Amino acid sequence: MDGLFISFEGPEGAGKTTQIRRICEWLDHQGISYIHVREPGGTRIGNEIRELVLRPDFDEMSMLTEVLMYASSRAQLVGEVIMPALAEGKMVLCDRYVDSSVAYQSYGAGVSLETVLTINEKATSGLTPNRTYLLDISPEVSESRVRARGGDKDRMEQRDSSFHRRVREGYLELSTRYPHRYMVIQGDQELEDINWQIKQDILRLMS
Ligand SMILES: Nc1ncnc2c1ncn2[C@@H]1O[C@H](COP(=O)(O)OP(=O)(O)OP(=O)(O)O)[C@@H](O)[C@H]1O
Ligand SMILES: Cc1cn([C@H]2C[C@H](O)[C@@H](COP(=O)(O)O)O2)c(=O)[nH]c1=O
Repeated sequence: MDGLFISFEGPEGAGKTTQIRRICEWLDHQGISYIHVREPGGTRIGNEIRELVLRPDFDEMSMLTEVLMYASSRAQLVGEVIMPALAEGKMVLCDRYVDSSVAYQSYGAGVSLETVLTINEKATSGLTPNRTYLLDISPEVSESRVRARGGDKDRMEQRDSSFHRRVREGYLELSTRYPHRYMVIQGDQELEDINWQIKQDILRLMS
C-alpha cells in the first residue's frame, strides 16, 4: 500500500523545518516509517541545483530557467526518492513541493500558471500530496524571522516585500482552490500548539 505524502508550505521563516523536525521525532517514537526531504534538494543532483538556483549573484537568471531548475530538482527527487518511498509504504514529509513553484514563480514573479503547472505535471508525473500544511505568516513576521536568522540573503530572500506579499496571497488562494488537501495553520502561534494540530491531523489521516 502506498504511504502518505505530506508537504509543508509557506513563506520564508514560517516554521516548516522546525515543525517537520518535531514531527520526525514524534514518528520515531511511534515507530512509524517515514522519510524527510526538502526542495530544492534531497538528492545529489538536487543539492547542486539548489546551490545554483539560490546563488545571490545570479541576477541574470531568466524566469523560465528558474522554473525549470526547481522542476528539475523536483523530477529527480520524485523519481529517485519520493516514489520509491511511497511504494514501500513510507510516509513522506516534504519541505516545499510544486505549490512553492506556483506561489513563488507564478503568483510572486508572474510566470503564467499554465507554464508552471504544465512543466511540473511532467516533472512529477502528476504526483500530488495527500495533505499540505500551509504555515501562514505575514510578510512582517517573515522578514523579522529571516533577519533574526542572520547570514546573507539568498536570491529569493533578496526579492522585495511586494513579491513576498504576492507569494503569501498565492498560497492562500491555493488553499481555497484545494480545500480538501490544504490545512492552513497560523504560523505565529506557539510552536507546541502548531505541532499538536499537525499531529492530530496526521493521526486522522492514518486512521
Ligand atoms: N511558531 C514559532 N514561533 C516563533 N518562532 C518560530 C516559530 N516557528 C519557527 N520559529 C523560528 O523561526 C525561524 C525560522 O523557522 P524555520 O527555519 O523552521 O522556518 P522555515 O519555514 O523552514 O524557513 P525557510 O523557508 O526560510 O527555510 C527559526 O529561527 C525558528 O526557530
Ligand atoms: C521548491 C521551491 C522553492 N522556492 C524558493 C523558496 C525559498 O525562497 C527557497 C528555498 O529555500 P528554503 O530555505 O528551503 O525554504 O526557494 C521557489 O521559489 N520555488 C520552488 O519551487
